[in-house]
Order: sequence, then C-alpha cells, then structure tokens
Amino acid sequence: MLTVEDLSVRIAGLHILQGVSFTVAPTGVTVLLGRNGVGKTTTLRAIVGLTPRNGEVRGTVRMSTRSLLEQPTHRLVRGGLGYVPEDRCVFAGLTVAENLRLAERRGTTAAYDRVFALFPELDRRSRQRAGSLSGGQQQMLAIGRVLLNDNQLLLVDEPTKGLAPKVVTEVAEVLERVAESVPVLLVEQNLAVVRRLAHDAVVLAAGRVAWTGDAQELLSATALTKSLLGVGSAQGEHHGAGTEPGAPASTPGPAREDGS
Ligand SMILES: Nc1ncnc2c1ncn2[C@@H]1O[C@H](COP(=O)(O)OP(=O)(O)OP(=O)(O)O)[C@@H](O)[C@H]1O
Repeated sequence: MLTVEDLSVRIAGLHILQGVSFTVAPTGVTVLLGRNGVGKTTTLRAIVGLTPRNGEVRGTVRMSTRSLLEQPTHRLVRGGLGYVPEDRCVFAGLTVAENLRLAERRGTTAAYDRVFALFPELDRRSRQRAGSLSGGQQQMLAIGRVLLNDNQLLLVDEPTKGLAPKVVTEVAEVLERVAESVPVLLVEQNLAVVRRLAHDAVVLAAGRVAWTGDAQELLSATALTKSLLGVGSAQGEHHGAGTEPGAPASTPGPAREDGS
C-alpha cells in the first residue's frame, strides 16, 4: 500500500532521517516504534508533505503506484491520505460541528453518520467549542474529522498520548474498527495498544530502521524490546522514555551535517 524507500530528511543542519525504507501493508495496522527523538513524527510529516520549509527531503514514497513526495499536502489529502497529527490541531475557537465541516471534502450524511456512530460524543457536543473539550474528546474530534473523508491510508501520530486509561481504550477500539477498512500507519508508545492493534512493526533508531517484522513477535521478545525500545514488553508499559539500568545506551540524537 505505502512504500517508503531511502527516505532522508535534513532540518536545520541535522540529518534526522538517514535512508529509511519500509512498507505499510494494504490491511491492518503497521506500527512505527522507537525511543524518543528517533524520527517517528518526522517520518509521518515527510510522507504527508509537512516537513518545515528549512528542511530537505530525499527518497521515494509511493501510495500504491502514486509518487507522493512531489505533491502538496492538500492534494495528498484529497487523494486519500488521512493524517491525524500528534498535537491534534483542532480549531479551539470553533465548535465541534464547525471543525468537522471545515475538514470534510464531500461530507455526505452517511459519512457523518459513520463518524457519529464511532464517536457519539461528537454528535452530543456538536455545539461545544473544541477548545473546551477534554484531551480525549479533542483526540476523537481529530480522528473523526479525518474519517469524514474516504481514505486509502491513515497516518496517526500518538493518538493515546496523555489520555486517561479509559479513553486510551476507547481510542484503541475505534482505531481497531477503522483499520478493518483502511490501513493505518500508527506511531504509538503504549505497548498495550500496540499489542492490541498492530500486525507489523517498524522500529527506528537514530534516524534509521533498526528492525521490521511481526509486531506480536517483537512484543513477545523481551530482550529485543529492551534493546530497541528501552523497556520490557509487559502489558501496559510505555516505551520511548530512554534507557534503563543495564540496557544499551540511549539512542544518540540526529547526526549534525558537520559530523559533530
Ligand atoms: N523542525 C525541527 N528543527 C530541528 N530539529 C527537529 C525538528 N523537527 C524534529 N527535529 C529533531 O529531529 C529528531 C526527531 O524528532 P521526531 O519528533 O521525529 O522524533 P520522534 O521519534 O517522533 O520523538 P517522540 O517519540 O519524542 O515524539 C529530534 O532530535 C528532534 O529534536
């Protein structure tokens, strides 16, 4: 479905991604893992054409046979690439209904019904300003507005970050249902969520791919999760925070262009 080949991103003199290659399967959830700062968000942003202006992107990204890197974000979104950013980016001053209306391309009643069936809360709160929603409700709005459109692929960046356990479960349930019809590339630090959702895993370390394969296999290999993610794989653990005593040294930061 999505093929990333030799993707390199440089920003402000930092070589953040250094030849990243992986594929996203045409069905289910592929999870992009790695410790903090290894380049997960940078990868999603490069795919969707949101690398900062002072950045430089090289490599190839294809969705089916279509080449993505040369195209502006609005065209990618129109072409079926849905993106739920880490910081949600809802319009705080607008109501839930207005946020949804802004996001829809051809928002049919059926599309709204589908979104409200997944997130009844959005229907109930349609007149509430998005800025006054809880973090979990804002996350549901951020996901819901993307689902108004017909997507061929969804990129979802840390959807459960900072949410209460009950809301984490709700968001995971929705993503599980969404992934039945649309493939998802998911950045997620909560390993219980990864265990529930992911078929395939891609692990980054210092801007390169360190491991790819079956996500459940990765999670069941404690030594592997320790060395790649810096944590054990017990249910509910979060990864990404850094190094434990006895674990390999924390992932070094991106390489500077001058080699320092
Ligand atoms: N606009 C930018 N300017 C300078 N450095 C940047 C920029 N964006 C990202 N970086 C750096 O690139 C590296 C990778 O960042 P990125 O956000 O992609 O990591 P991540 O794996 O998503 O981390 P986290 O798990 O903490 O969200 C970090 O060292 C970060 O500081």
